[in-house]
Amino acid sequence: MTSRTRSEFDLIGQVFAPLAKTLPGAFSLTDDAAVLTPTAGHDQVTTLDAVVAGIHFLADDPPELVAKKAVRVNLSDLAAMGARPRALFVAACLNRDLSDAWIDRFAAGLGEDLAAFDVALAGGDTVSTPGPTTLAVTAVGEVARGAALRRNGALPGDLVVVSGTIGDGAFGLMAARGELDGRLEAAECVSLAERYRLPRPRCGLGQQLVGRATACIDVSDGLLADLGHIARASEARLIVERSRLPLSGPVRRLIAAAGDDDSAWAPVLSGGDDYELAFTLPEDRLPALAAAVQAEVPLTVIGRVEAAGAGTAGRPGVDLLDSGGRRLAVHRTGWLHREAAEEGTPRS
Ligand SMILES: Nc1ncnc2c1ncn2[C@@H]1O[C@H](COP(=O)(O)OP(=O)(O)O)[C@@H](O)[C@H]1O
Ligand SMILES: Cc1ncc(C[n+]2csc(CCOP(=O)(O)OP(=O)(O)O)c2C)c(N)n1
Ligand SMILES: [Mg+2]
Ligand SMILES: [Mg+2]
Ligand SMILES: [Mg+2]
Repeated sequence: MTSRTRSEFDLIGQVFAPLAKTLPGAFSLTDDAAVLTPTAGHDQVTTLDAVVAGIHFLADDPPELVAKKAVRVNLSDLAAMGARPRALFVAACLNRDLSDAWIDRFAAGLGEDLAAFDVALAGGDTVSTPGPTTLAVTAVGEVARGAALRRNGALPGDLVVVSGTIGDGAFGLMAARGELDGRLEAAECVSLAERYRLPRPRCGLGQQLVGRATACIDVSDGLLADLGHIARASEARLIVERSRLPLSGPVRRLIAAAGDDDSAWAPVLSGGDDYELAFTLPEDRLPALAAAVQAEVPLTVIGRVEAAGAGTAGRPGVDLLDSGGRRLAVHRTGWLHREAAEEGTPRS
């Protein structure tokens, strides 16, 4: 039974319109659409990702963090293209049983991230649904004309680099579900769960990669799946050493405690929810890049690009090597949305 007192138009006028005041072209959400004026000499970069309760976030996650996750997964895609975020459109498909308080907290979280990332709410849609709450966010950014990062430019000899640490998101989901209780200190469970609930899009890094990276992607589905997208788009092989992957302390300990075997590594390699950037670039460009972003995020070289014909399999893809240089079998590369009964099953 619904505990909601406000209509669609109450929500737009009272809850969302105050968040749109920084953008004159949003017309305080009183018109049919927003008018955006691109900066001269720039291309507009536009992306859309939806997050769904039970699929991308937990239904009882704090509403402030649900809003921030919906925003941040999209800012992560802008970062992967090298774009500076400018405006967001938010389609809020709210389960009809959500309370007024839930929506107020959602809007508060949205407002905090609009300010934190200096981005304007430009418009959206508000609907009520009997289904799971779904937030579909369109993010608009811009990049110098012709300079957007792509997935398709990796060249033999380039380094393969990732930002931050990998695996905290997937282990963080387990922590959020209470599955790591007893395997880690309580405080570590809390901090990993926060990594799952609150991605840190690498906006500054993405912009610093413009003119430097030859290919870039954000790691949402799983490291191996997303590197595979670069490999196929670039028609190259990416040779990645598992021992070089940057891990947080808790993740390192969890893997060691689980026997350091293939199944222990699976959340790092294919778990997803990392929202770090993975990119390729010529080696001589790395020092200046690392210096430019050192205050924001560490960078780790995890491998090298080879010509597609040169790898073991002789076609575009990713080779994962152990510390002895042997090729590891890969059973799963990342998340795959599927039809009905299989929906949300991990890719195998
Ligand atoms: N239903 C759709 N209609 C049109 N384009 C889509 C649709 N779904 C995905 N895309 C596009 O396909 C590309 C890959 O999508 P996706 O794998 O979801 O990217 P990402 O992981 O970066 O969010 C993106 O350019 C996205 O805009
Ligand atoms: C409750 C819950 N279960 C499972 C996951 C794992 N998961 C769901 S979708 C997904 C991949 C990322 O989502 P997707 O819609 O594919 O985003 P995109 O790659 O388009 O950015 C992952 C790792 C999760 N984040 N939350
Ligand atoms: Mg997507
Ligand atoms: Mg995405
Ligand atoms: Mg992406």
